[in-house]
Amino acid sequence: MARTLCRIFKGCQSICSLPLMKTRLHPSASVLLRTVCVRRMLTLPLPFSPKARDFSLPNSSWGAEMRQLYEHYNSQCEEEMKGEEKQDWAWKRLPSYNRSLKYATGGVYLSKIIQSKARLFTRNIKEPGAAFEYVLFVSKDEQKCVCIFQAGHLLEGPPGHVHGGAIATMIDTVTGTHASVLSAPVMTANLNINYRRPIPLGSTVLIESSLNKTEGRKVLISCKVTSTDGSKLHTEATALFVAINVSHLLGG
Ligand SMILES: CCCCCCCCCC(=O)SCCNC(=O)CCNC(=O)[C@H](O)C(C)(C)COP(=O)(O)OP(=O)(O)OC[C@H]1O[C@@H](n2cnc3c(N)ncnc32)[C@H](O)[C@@H]1OP(=O)(O)O
Repeated sequence: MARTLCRIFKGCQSICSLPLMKTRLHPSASVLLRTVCVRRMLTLPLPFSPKARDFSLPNSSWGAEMRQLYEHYNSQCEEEMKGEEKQDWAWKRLPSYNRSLKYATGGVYLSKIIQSKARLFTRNIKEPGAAFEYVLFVSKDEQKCVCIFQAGHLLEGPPGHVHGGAIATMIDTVTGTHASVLSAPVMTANLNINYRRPIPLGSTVLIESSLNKTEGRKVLISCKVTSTDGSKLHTEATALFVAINVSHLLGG
């Protein structure tokens, strides 16, 4: 990662240094060269998106169940007036950016280059609804986190059903996000999963994460995946996260 960052940085430096080149070009040729380079840069895909996009807002691929549940939790996110007293929200929606690190606890202090290189792969699929459609809400006291997840056709494992690795990805993402809300940036140290019932492709399920305990740098979380009415248990898991210093990711 450090090498990649270095390469990007050097690339940016060489582009930025164009105006300073001690070439023997005529000034107008130099301006032309810079214009061509800038135009080419604009047409080439940038190494990262210039603007963060929140992927946890409704889009056209969301089915009725996903929308209803979203409305249900989202309506509890706003402050309510009960009598004369102002009630705090019960849930908070967590925005989900493809640039994830900036929004993690402490991430705002990282350099912009590191922030913009950090991408959660579940948010890198361009076609809406094709893979991981989800939104996360965290409870006011942060003991619980709930995720509404709609599994798209690219996640097929057993015919017509969601791949176990994709389910594990979602469990890791939900419990990991929950742990980092509770703590600092974390990494998964241990993840135990019991698959109880297959999840039909295209269906919407609830992924609920609960804090078991924190012990120093360790955060222990349990998780279950159920049908939206809670009647079917699809998957159960426990996870251990360990809070890390960001230098751990840079080989420090
Ligand atoms: C907004 C952002 C949202 C992000 C959501 C997405 C989440 C996705 C998360 C991931 O997928 S992370 C990628 C998969 N995980 C890894 O690659 C982690 C690889 N492992 C490591 O880097 C290190 O082993 C680890 C950071 C987990 C721990 O190393 P440390 O050197 O920091 O800690 P140490 O080994 O001293 O252990 C600290 C404590 O944890 C305990 N521990 C560590 N690994 C354990 C383990 N596997 N099982 C049980 N206990 C474990 C260890 O015994 C000790 O307990 P005590 O404090 O009680 O002595």
